[in-house]
This record gives sequence, structure tokens and C-alpha cells, in this order.
Amino acid sequence: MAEEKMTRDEALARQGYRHACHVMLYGDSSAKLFGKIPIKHIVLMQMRFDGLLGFPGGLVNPSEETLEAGLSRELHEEVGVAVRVGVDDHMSSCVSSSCPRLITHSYIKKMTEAELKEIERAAVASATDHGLEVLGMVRVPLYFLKKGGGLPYFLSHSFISNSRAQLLSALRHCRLLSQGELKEAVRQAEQMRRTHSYITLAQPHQSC
Ligand SMILES: O=c1[nH]cnc2c1ncn2[C@H]1C[C@H](O)[C@@H](COP(=O)(O)OP(=O)(O)O)O1
Repeated sequence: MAEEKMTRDEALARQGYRHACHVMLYGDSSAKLFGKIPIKHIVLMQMRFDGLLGFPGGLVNPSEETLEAGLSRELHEEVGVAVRVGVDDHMSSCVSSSCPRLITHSYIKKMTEAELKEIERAAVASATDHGLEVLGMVRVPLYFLKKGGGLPYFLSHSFISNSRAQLLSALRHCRLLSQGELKEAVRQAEQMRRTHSYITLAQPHQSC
């Protein structure tokens, strides 16, 4: 189902909607998998308490705080260090097609490899949500291995709300992969999902 996109201001003017803000933290990497396959970029997502993949962030009440202040607060609880997200980091807002009366706001923030590694350490060592609402940070494999390994396998997992679409559009927006690579990864992932009869993204999730 197509999602209804809008600007940040249009989203804030909507009455009767909840607002969820999530951020893709990412950066360049010089590491090589098995010493030969370039990782190129680190992109962080997380395994949530419900077993679904999603981005760090959460619900924000705009009558109490700005979207970005709320997102920064949620981030601190989930990754254990202060990461300031601003209006300039906003990428898109849309009505979620899988969670009723929810507007999801997507942010992207580029960081250094050292900062991202520190976040991964702090998420385990000092984040209050670790082992509770968040089971762990995960890196998105952006490469392709034989028989669907890498990004296609990753995309065939189950994602909360529209986080899979947010991931794909952020990867496109930041030019971390080409349009052709993204199309091919999605094609292979859909083939795997059909084969394994995974749950469909169109079904509302209980956690909405
Ligand atoms: O990564 C995400 N992208 C888009 N929507 C998301 C994402 N993660 C969750 N959601 C939706 C579905 C959830 O019910 C709401 C609230 O998110 P959550 O992170 O669970 O927020 P709280 O910790 O409950 O504040 O947003």
C-alpha cells in the first residue's frame, strides 16, 4: 500500500495522529569482511523487544517537546550516549500504512566510524533500554554474497511499521547503494519471502 508523504510542518498540523520519530545513524567504513569484501558503510538498526527490526527512536508528543528533542531523548535511552538530532537531519514524514493514525518521521545522521563503534559499545554497556525494549543494535549488511546473502537476506526479515521502506529510501537518499543494487536486493528478498511464506508487511503489528 502506498504511504501518504508530507512535509514535517504538514505532519505537525494534522490533528488526531500520534508521532513516531526514528533515525538512521550511518557513516563510512574502511573495514573489509573476511579481509576482502569492503563493508563501505555502517548503517545501524536494532532488534526490538518484539523480534522485529527497526530504527532507534520512539513516540514523541509534539505538544510537550519538539520532534527532535523527543527523538534525542529516546535515542539516549536506547543507545546510551547523547546524540543530538536536529531539524536539518529530517528526511521524510508519512502516515504509516501499517499502524493506524500514526505519522512516522524519518531522520538520517552521518557520523564517523569511531562514533558509531562507540554507540554500539554504549548501547550494551550503558543504555537503559538494553535487554528490555532493545535487544541489540545491528548493522545492515550492504553487500551482496552468493545465493542472497547480505542485503537481500537482511531485507527478507520482518520489520516494524514502515521501517523497511525508510531504510530503502534512506539508502537511496544518501547514495549508499545504486538504484539498480537496491532494486535487485528487493527483488531477491521478495523471492525469499514468497518461498518462506513470511508474514506480510501489510498486516498491522500488535505493537502499534
Ligand atoms: O523504525 C521505525 N520506523 C518507523 N516506525 C516505527 C519504527 N519503530 C517503531 N515504529 C512505529 C511503530 C511503533 O508502534 C511506534 C512507536 O515506536 P517505538 O519505537 O516502539 O516507540 P516507544 O518506545 O514505544 O516510544 O512507531
